[in-house]
Amino acid sequence: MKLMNSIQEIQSYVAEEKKVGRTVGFVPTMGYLHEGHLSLIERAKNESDLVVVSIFVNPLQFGPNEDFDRYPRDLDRDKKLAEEAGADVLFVPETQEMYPDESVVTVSVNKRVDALCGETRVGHFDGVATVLTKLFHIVSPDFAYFGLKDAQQVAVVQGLVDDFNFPVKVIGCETKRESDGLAMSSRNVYLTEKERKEAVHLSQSLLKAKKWLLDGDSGETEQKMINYLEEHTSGSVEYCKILSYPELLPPTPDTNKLIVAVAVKFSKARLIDNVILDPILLKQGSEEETCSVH
Ligand SMILES: Nc1ncnc2c1ncn2[C@@H]1O[C@H](COP(=O)(O)OP(=O)(O)OP(=O)(O)O)[C@@H](O)[C@H]1O
Ligand SMILES: CC(C)(CO)[C@@H](O)C(=O)[O-]
Ligand code: BAL
Repeated sequence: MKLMNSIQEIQSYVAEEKKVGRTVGFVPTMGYLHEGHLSLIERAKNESDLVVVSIFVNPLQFGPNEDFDRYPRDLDRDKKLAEEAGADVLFVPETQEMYPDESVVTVSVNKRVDALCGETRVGHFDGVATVLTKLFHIVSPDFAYFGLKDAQQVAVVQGLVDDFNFPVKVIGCETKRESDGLAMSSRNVYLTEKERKEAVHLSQSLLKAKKWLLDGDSGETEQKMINYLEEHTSGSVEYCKILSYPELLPPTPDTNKLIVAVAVKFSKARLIDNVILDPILLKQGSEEETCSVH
C-alpha cells in the first residue's frame, strides 16, 4: 500500500492507473478505522482494480462546540488495518494541503438537509459536500463507498453527485454492528462503561419501532421511541424520526421506503443509528427483508 499526503502526487498516480484502464474504488473516512470501515474497503476491493482510502478529519463539517479537537486518531493502526483490508493507496492530507486558504470556496447543499442531522448539526452537510467535492476531483473514483449508518449522508451525497454530474457511482453499504447490535462507530470509544451498556438500546429502539409501526402511526411510534430511550439510557434524545428515504420528507401512503432514525447524545459521544424499511413488506411481516438491524 502506498501512503500519499500530496494532492498532486495522488492525482498523477490515479491518472496513470486510469490511462491503463484500471477502475478506482474510493472509501473516504475520518480514520480510527473499525470493521465498518474495513467492510467498505473489502467491498471496494471486490469491485474495482485500485482501492483508494482517505483519512481526513474535515474541520469544515464540525460545529464550533463539536468534537473536532478530540476526534480519535491512530494513524499507525489505521495504516495496518487499511492495508490488510485491501487498500492500494492511503491518502492522508494535512489540513493545510486540503485548505491552504482560510477563505475556501464552500459547497452549500439544500437538498435532504432539513431533517435529522442536517437540522441539528447546522452546516454539517455543507462541510461534507465541500470536502467530498474536493476528494472526488482529487481521486476521480468510478465507485465511492459510504456506510448506511450515516444514511442521510448517503442521500445528500447522492443528491450532490446527481445534481453536479460527478461521474461516480455512490454505493451505500450495510451497517456493521457489535454482537449486541450497537452500530460500530469511531465515537463509541468515548462511551463510559455504563453508557456502552445503555447504547444497545439505540438499535433495540429501531427493532421496537418496527413493531409499533404495525400498530400505530409514525407520530405515535416516534413518541414511543423517545419514551423508550429516555427510560433506558442516560443520554439525551436528539431525535427519533420516521421519514421517507432518501427524500427525508414526512411519509405519505405512497412512500415506498421509510427510514427510522435516532440520535442520542451521551456525555462525550453523540451516536446515531437507523433502519430502512419497506412499508409494504412491513405490513406483510417479512422480518428479514424489512430490517437490517440484526
Ligand atoms: N458501522 C458501520 N458500518 C458500515 N459503515 C460505517 C460504519 N460506521 C461508519 N461507516 C462509514 O465509514 C465511512 C467513514 O465514516 P467515519 O470515519 O466518520 O466513521 P464513523 O465510525 O461513522 O465515525 P463517527 O463516530 O465519527 O460517526 C462513512 O461512509 C461511514 O458511514
Ligand atoms: C464522508 C466523510 C469522510 C467526509 O468527511 C465523513 O463525513 C465520514 O467519515 O462519514
Ligand atoms: N460519519 C459522520 C461524520 C461526522 O460525524 O462528522
